[in-house]
Amino acid sequence: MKPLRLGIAGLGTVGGGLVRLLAAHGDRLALRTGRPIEITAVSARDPGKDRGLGDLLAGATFYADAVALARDPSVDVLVELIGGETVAKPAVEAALDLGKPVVTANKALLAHHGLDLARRAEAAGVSINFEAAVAGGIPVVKALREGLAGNRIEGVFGILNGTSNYILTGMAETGASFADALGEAQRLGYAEADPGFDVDGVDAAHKLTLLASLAFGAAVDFGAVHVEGIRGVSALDIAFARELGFRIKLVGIAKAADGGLDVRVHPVMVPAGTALSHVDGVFNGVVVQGDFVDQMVFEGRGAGAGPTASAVMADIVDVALGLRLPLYGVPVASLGKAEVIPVTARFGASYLRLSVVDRPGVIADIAAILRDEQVSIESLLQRGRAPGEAVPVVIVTHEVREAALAKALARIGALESVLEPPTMIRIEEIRRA
Ligand SMILES: NC(=O)C1=CN([C@@H]2O[C@H](COP(=O)(O)OP(=O)(O)OC[C@H]3O[C@@H](n4cnc5c(N)ncnc54)[C@H](O)[C@@H]3O)[C@@H](O)[C@H]2O)C=CC1
Ligand SMILES: N[C@@H](CC=O)C(=O)O
Ligand code: NA
Repeated sequence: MKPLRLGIAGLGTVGGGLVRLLAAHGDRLALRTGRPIEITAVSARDPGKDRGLGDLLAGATFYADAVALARDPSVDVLVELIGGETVAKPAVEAALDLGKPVVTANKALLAHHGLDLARRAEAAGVSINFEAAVAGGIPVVKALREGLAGNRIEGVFGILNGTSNYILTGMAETGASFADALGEAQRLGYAEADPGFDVDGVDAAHKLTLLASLAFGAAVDFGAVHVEGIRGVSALDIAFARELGFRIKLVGIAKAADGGLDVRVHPVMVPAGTALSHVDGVFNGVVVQGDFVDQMVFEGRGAGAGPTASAVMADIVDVALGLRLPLYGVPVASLGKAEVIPVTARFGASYLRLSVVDRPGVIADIAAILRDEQVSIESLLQRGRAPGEAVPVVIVTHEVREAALAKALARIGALESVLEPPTMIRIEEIRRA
C-alpha cells in the first residue's frame, strides 16, 4: 500500500516529539492505517541544530522555506508545527491550495483565520485537523466533532492552558513564585514562544474560540471573547480561596445565553470538589454539557512534547484512513450566527479583595456603596488588626449583574481608605444545566 508521506514544518518541542513517536510506534500505526507513515521532508530554522533525534530524519529532504516544503510533490500532508502566522499561514495555504490535507497544532492561526482556511480546505476537498491545538493530548476536538455529534451542546468549560495551570498550582501547592513557576513551564516545553499568550489568557481564548465554534456550529469571533489572564492572581487570593473552599483556575467558558453565546476566559473561583478544581499542574480539564449525553469530563496533559505529539498523530492517522471532516464539524455555509454577549451581562457571584486602611467606618462606606448599587453580600472576612495601616478585606457577593458590580467597584476603588484597585474573581459553579 502507498505510504502516507509527511512534510513536517517545525522541529521544536512538538515536532521533535512527533518524530520520536513515529519512530516508536510506526509499525503499530501502519497496521492500524493499512499503510506506512513516513517523514519525507522537514523544515526548520536551523538545519544544523542537534535536536537529539539521531538519524531519525536521515532520509528526509530539508527545506529552509516551509512553503517550498508544502509544495514538495513527495509530501502528501503538511504537518504544521511552527506556530504563529508569518510562516505557518502561507505554508498551510500552499498545502490546501494544492489539495493536500493539513495537520496543525496552531490554535493562534486557526482562532484568527480558521474560517478562511476552512473555506480553502472545503474548496480543495481536504481536511484541516487540529486535535493538538486544543487541550494538548486530550482528544476533545474529536469528542466534539465526532463522539458527541448526536448532541446539542449547551456548554463547554475548560482549563485550557497548561502553563498557567502549572503556575497557579505551583503558587498554591509549593508556594512557588509566579516567575519561577513560569520559568519551569518554559523549561519543560509547555509555554508558547511568547509566554504572555499563556499567562494573559490569550492562548486559552484561542482554544476556547475553536471549541465554542465546534460546539455551537458557529464561527465565534476571537476579538469578541472577553479575556483576562492570571497576572493579577496573588498568593493572598490563593490562600483566601482555599479558606473559603475554592481553588483558583484560569477557565474558559462557552455557553448558550440570552439569545447569544457567553464566551470568556478569566480566573475563576471553582468550588473545591467540583469537576475542574482538582485539575492541577500541566493538566487540562474540559467539561462538556450535551442535551442527550449529559455531562462529560475530560482530563489529561494539556502541553508538552509527548501528549501533543500523541494528538498530532491521531490526526495523521485520520488522514491516512481518509477521514475528511469540516474544520468546524459542519461546512462553512452551514455555520450559524454567534453573537458573543458582553461580560457585563454576566449574572453571578464574585470574590472581592480590598486593601483598606484599618480604621472605623471603612467597612460602612464600602457596604453603603454595595447597597447603592444593589450588590448583596454573602460573607465578609477581615483578617488581622493593624490600626491605621493596610489590611485585606474579602467579600463574597451573592449573584449580581456584572455591570452593577463594576460600577460599585469603581466607586469603592476611588475611596481614599481603599489603597489598591479592588481584586475581583468570578465564582462559577460548573454544574449540570
Ligand atoms: N509546546 C506545547 O506543549 C504545545 C504547542 N502547541 C503548538 O505547537 C506549535 C509548535 O509549538 P512548540 O513545538 O512548542 O514550539 P517550538 O518553539 O518548540 O518549535 C517551533 C519550531 O519551529 C521552528 N521554526 C520557526 N520558524 C520557522 C520557519 N520559518 N520555518 C521552519 N521552522 C521554523 C523553530 O525553530 C522551532 O524549532 C505552536 O503552534 C504551539 O502553539 C500546541 C499544543 C501544545
Ligand atoms: N502553551 C500551551 C501549550 C499547549 O497548547 C499551554 O501551556 O497550554
Ligand atoms: Na486535544
